Amino acid sequence: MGSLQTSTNLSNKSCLCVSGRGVQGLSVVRQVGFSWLLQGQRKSRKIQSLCVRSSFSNGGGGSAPDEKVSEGLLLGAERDGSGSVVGFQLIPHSVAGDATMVECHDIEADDLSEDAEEMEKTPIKLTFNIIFVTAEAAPYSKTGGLGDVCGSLPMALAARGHRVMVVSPRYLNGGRSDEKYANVVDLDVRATVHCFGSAQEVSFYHEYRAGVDWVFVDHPSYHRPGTPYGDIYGAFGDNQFRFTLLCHAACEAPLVLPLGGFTYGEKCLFLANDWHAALVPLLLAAKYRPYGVYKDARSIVAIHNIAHQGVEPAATYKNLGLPPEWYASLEWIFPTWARAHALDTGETVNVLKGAIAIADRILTVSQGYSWEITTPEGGYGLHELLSRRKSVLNGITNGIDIDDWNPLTDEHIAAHYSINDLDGKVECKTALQKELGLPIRPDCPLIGFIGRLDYQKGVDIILSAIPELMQNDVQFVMLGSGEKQYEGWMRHTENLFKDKFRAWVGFNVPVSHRITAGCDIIVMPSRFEPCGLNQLYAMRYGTIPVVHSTGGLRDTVKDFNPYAQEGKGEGTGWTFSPLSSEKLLDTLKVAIGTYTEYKPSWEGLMKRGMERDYSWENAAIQYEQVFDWAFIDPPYVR
Ligand SMILES: Nc1ncnc2c1ncn2[C@@H]1O[C@H](COP(=O)(O)OP(=O)(O)O[C@H]2O[C@H](CO)[C@@H](O)[C@H](O)[C@H]2O)[C@@H](O)[C@H]1O
Repeated sequence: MGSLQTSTNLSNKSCLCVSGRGVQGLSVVRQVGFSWLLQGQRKSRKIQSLCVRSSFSNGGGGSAPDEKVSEGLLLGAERDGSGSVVGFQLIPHSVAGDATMVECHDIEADDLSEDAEEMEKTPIKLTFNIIFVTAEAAPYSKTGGLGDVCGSLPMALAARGHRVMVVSPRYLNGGRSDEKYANVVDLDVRATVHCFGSAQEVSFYHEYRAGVDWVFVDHPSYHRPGTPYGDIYGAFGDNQFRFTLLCHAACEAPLVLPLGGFTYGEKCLFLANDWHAALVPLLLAAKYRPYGVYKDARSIVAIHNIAHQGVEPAATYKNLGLPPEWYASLEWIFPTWARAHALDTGETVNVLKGAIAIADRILTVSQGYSWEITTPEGGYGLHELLSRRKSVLNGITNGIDIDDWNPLTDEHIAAHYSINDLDGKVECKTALQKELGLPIRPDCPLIGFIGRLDYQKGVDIILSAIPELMQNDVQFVMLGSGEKQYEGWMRHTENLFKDKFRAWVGFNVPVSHRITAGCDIIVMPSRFEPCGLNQLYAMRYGTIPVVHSTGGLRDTVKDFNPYAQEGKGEGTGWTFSPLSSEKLLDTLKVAIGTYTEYKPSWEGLMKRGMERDYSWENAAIQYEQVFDWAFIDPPYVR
């Protein structure tokens, strides 16, 4: 697996070599992006004269040393109503011969060498048309970390000059959450999707916010009570249908939606998040490219959680809208031991597997997890396939929305504070104790947990540790929803330890902010954690994470060492391994001891966590590197 370089200059140099003869190896240039690139540095006459050498003509973005400049692509100038150049568009060679479409001026040799020198010195950045496809995007829809990431990473990329569209369903459940779509408008564009033996009409809604085109696919199957995935009776039985629709619609969106007057067009990069969007790379390769559409697009599958793969009976393959000959890409046969009964042949289709096999690149949300999924323990059956595609697999640690999660401005918390003035944190703690009906005791260590109540999050480990933990002078608050057995256990435990334990069963974002701010310790005994966001939120709020040493938790929490840095200490929390309630208890006891007896050390822990950079900026730069790589190579499946 290649390691990521975070230097944009370096990455640009490696993928884009500019000379007086043109731009070599250029894969795709977004209109506005290229004008930004040249902004203020080049005379318009010279801009219009740029010739681009590219191997688009032979179907890919790889450099072709022998190609002559005259055979390459041209940048056609686009003008606004007043005639000013607003951007440039690559004109394929076939069209470039048409003199009416291309402005190509004579350039003197001196001008060129002057230009070449100038451009060699100038950091050059490619910008892309990026289409996020996701089942959830905060604030419109969120059941977990996927919503957070797809709600904030697009804005970070847009701020860096990319044109970004996020495509997700327009969920309406008749409740207050419908208000989140209050500002979206019907684009009055319809598309017909052929799948599940029928022709389904979807429509598109849109909001332009924070530089991003938020596009919502509308269909009656997205309008029902519950969460995006299910209701009180469990997961919806037609989720395969609902997300198949989403993927088809997302592939149409760049072609048919005139956003801001222009469609995104075919030369775009699809970022398909998790299994719900995993059909996208397959549709590009199987449905569009054979007809010459999306020849120059690329796809990346982003894995936020490999435990969910979109596996359904093999008989459903015909419903997906893929040609029959593509069946093998999705085919997935369960081992004998995992079959339900004697007549079960174990034959299924697995859309995430298909995407991993077909996408141009694969991303996970931390480097640790990108390794873990190539192991039998972490790959959930896909480790061999992922190992085979290791050369295009990378991990990029998630950032967080630092405006939404900012203890200095957070609208949900009782008092504001910062690294320079921590007083407000104690107020947040006492306010939380009051809100939850716990004894108001600023000195008592307050431990929190926020998350889905399921196997991944290690709720059973907490459950086993609680009786002994409650023997100590601590308070514990849990916010979560999920498996009924754990919800019941939380309520029962609250009854047993009325002065020490509080259960908040449900999903409540403001409460999650108040717990993050009010607690001293956040505990995350996750079995696996692709990245994990709560430990990042916690550290930003001066709340110390105690986490199982796995995936993104291991990557982001640095163990406390009081003796390092000439006694000043280092580290931002505690990691523990192996995963057991005993080990969790031992580690919590060390943390509690540090909290009660070593106040300066505790403050050091808090401040080191708070001063770290959690913004999306770093991650966005690394995403750009991966986008560059995606376009350097020809499409994996042509
Ligand atoms: N009851 C509740 N009330 C309010 N808010 C709640 C809540 N339960 C959870 N949340 C919130 O949902 C988010 C959960 O994010 P995580 O990253 O911890 O986990 P998740 O497993 O959903 O995400 C997957 O995708 C993300 C994003 O890539 C990875 O970080 C992660 O490891 C992977 O499992 C956090 O913002 C958390 O505060």
